[in-house]
Amino acid sequence: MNKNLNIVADAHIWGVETAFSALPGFDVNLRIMENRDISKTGILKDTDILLTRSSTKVNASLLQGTGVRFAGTATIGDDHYDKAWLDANNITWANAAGSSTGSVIEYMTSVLLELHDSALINIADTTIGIIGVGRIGREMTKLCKALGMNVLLNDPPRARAESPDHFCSLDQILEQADIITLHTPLIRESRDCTVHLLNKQRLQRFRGHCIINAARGACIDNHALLHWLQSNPSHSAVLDCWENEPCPDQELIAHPGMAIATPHIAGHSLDGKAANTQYIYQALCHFLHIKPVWNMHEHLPAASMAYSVETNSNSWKNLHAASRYLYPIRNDDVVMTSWSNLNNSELTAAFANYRRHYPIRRAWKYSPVHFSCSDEQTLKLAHAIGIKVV
Ligand SMILES: NC(=O)c1ccc[n+]([C@@H]2O[C@H](COP(=O)([O-])OP(=O)(O)OC[C@H]3O[C@@H](n4cnc5c(N)ncnc54)[C@H](O)[C@@H]3O)[C@@H](O)[C@H]2O)c1
Ligand SMILES: O=C(O)[C@H](O)[C@H](O)COP(=O)(O)O
Repeated sequence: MNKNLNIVADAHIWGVETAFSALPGFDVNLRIMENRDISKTGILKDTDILLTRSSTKVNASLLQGTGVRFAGTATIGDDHYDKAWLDANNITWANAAGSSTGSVIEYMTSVLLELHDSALINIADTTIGIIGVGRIGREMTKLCKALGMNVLLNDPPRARAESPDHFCSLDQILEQADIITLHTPLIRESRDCTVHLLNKQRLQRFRGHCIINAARGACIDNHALLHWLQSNPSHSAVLDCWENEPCPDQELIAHPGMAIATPHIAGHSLDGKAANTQYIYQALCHFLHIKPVWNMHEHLPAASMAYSVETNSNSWKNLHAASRYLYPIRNDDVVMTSWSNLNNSELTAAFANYRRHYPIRRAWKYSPVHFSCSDEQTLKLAHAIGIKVV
């Protein structure tokens, strides 16, 4: 006989209904809700399973006195989960670590090619400091090396657990890197705290000229970042993650040094969001001791026809043209920059709304590219950075 299972799930989990409405061996009562409603008093009283994205803070005040036995977030970052409290209260929790790494790397590839095209960096002459060398940071390292960049790595937890030989101190990065990119989790306490990892003092010591943050907004003191941009016209920043999302500092959005501004969508390729769901689905099946049957690939569109790039003798221009087709990052930047005159409530709504109705962006492996001439350097680099060349 089937057991009853009450699930509450955030409406913005991709494919939520197809994934969670039927689970072998259970009579599922799936309630799909806006995240603001999940936090209302009494909603989770008889709930067994809670599935969220990042907007729901999962902690004692949400779960105390409820029946929730499993809480899962269909996101990589899990700083909105009070994991110590969940562990202490025997509530199993899961995140979707690793699911949208590819989407973030495609975002970062577009960023680098866009910065190069606007002459803000010269990729092959650039030293990049990667702070946080986990799943995403490792893939970033491969990408940057493939592009011919000089790479410096900073990851104190890894340096302690492995060997310090492959890692630099944060001070070395501040002194030696031209650009810095952050890929750490948001850690609020412990010696590895990343809240305001880049603060006023560290920004003042940074000798390079560009800072990228697609990790979590609060890893950089955004007020100090604005001052840093104001202090020198050659300083620039690329932000996907902002302090006080979904209502970031308008002056920061509008500052001319803001080279690319996007509303926390680095992980939001269609395939990234589908993989978020797949990972959390697998974790739930593991918790329930059932065999997974839902497969995201049965619900994703087919790969597109090949896109033709008219090539010339400049490999970087060719790659940039391909990346602009694969992910036109400037579209996101133009939209976000247009919000700089909105009042706070309009900005909050615009930020949330754009993410909810984000245009479809496929993983690059499903969007083949044909280059009109067979320039060896273009093809070699294209392969190396994950473009599916046909
Ligand atoms: N913008 C987006 O859409 C998006 C999408 C996915 C993930 N993210 C963010 O990216 C973060 C990283 O993801 P991941 O999968 O690579 O995580 P991960 O856990 O695999 O890697 C994080 C790395 O950071 C290191 N680290 C911890 N504290 C540090 C410190 N103080 N200084 C330097 N390094 C430190 C860890 O040792 C680890 O190697 C996530 O936690 C999430 O917040 C953002
Ligand atoms: O950590 C992640 O997976 C991403 O930052 C993710 O995009 C955040 O989740 P969301 O705000 O889309 O729910």
